Amino acid sequence: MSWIIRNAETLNKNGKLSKVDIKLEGNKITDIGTGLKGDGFQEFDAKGMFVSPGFVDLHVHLREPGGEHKETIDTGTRAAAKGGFTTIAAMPNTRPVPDNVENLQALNQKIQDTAHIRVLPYAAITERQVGKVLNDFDGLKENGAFAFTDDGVGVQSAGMMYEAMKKASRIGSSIVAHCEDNTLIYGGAVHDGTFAKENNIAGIPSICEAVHISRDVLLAEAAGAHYHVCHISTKESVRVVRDAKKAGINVTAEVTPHHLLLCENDIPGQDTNFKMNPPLRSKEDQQALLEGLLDGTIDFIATDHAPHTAEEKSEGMELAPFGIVGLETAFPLLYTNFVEKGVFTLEQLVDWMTKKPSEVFHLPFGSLEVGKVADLTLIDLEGEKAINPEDFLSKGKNTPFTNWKCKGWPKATFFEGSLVWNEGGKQA
Ligand SMILES: NC(=O)N[C@@H](CC(=O)O)C(=O)O
Ligand SMILES: [Zn+2]
Ligand SMILES: [Zn+2]
Repeated sequence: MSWIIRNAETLNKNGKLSKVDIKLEGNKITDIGTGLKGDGFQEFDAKGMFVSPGFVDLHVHLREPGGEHKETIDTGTRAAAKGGFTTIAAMPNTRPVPDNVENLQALNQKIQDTAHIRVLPYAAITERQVGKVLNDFDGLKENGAFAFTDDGVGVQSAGMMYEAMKKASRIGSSIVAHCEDNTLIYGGAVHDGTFAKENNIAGIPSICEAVHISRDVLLAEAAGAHYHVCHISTKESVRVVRDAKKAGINVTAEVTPHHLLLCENDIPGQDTNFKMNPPLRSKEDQQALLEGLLDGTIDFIATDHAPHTAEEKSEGMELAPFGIVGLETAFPLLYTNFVEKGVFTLEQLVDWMTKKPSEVFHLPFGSLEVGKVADLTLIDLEGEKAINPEDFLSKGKNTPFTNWKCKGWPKATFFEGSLVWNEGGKQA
């Protein structure tokens, strides 16, 4: 079906909003302008809605195969579309792990059959993600592996990481790293700081992450590889990435909305919806992450959407699994708490959720231009609504942001020219 989207508000070159019509034909944007003729087109009235390129989230746990009680490709991509996302990259800590061609092909088939938006599958770096045997990067890349990561766990051996980086570099792929040295976790469930002390819970120190990143930027330099840091969380990590970039090393980093919005002081008690890996760190760390994002040390935002069931999350702070959901709240939270307060601009936020991740991974998405794929999201920047996990399409209701009042709710999402999410949008 061909669409004409009428009177959407778009960001123009000087960062101001102005009205445009956008034509979508097949899977492409074919015209952008004012007063476009739309004979034979289905009309979508976007009056009062801001139009953004479809959001890109390169860190999502869809749980399928093996964790379908937490999320499926179907439910996770519906949640993503509702959150305004049109491209997501799926983490490989599933059962089985996409660590060989057969498993990856099976995953590709599931994605093709059940996903509502674009899903780029990560392949694992090592067999079963246990860090012992390097996977067949060539075969996996040929079968569509987006990049390589053992997310969920750090690659413990420097030698293994070096081999992985050399291999990735040779085939023009990237290493995406969960940075955690297992000898520095100390059985921690939260950050090794004031909350841990006050509640007598074992803490994960900041060095656990920063040590791994320090090691890896040197390995990346030696291997000539592109190395990307997942969910950066400490001020030391930001410093290491900043220095590595200055030294010309090909390192990039992502930060999550929750690490930008929360710190250990915000944990209201034994609420496991505030338990994630890496943990909410100190106020200083939170500030350093924002500074790192603003000065370009941190390249983009990713949610680390990590659904778990209420039952799993009810096991108490020490035993409950790490992780919180993020797809359906990322934009409204960041818009309301940073853009509306003047900390950064709408343009910056949109770039960190569209253009920047696309650029880092050479993806042809994340911009609204004639000839590009018609991935876009229409957002109500005015209407205010409180976050209610019961509204989520994700199976995971594990959010620390319940009852937070937000503006900036995505109302409709077009993926490859098709309307994949529409909340009361007016279709004339
Ligand atoms: N972030 C989390 O707290 N949990 C993730 C794993 C991960 O991202 O490391 C998960 O798979 O649940
Ligand atoms: Zn991780
Ligand atoms: Zn993750």
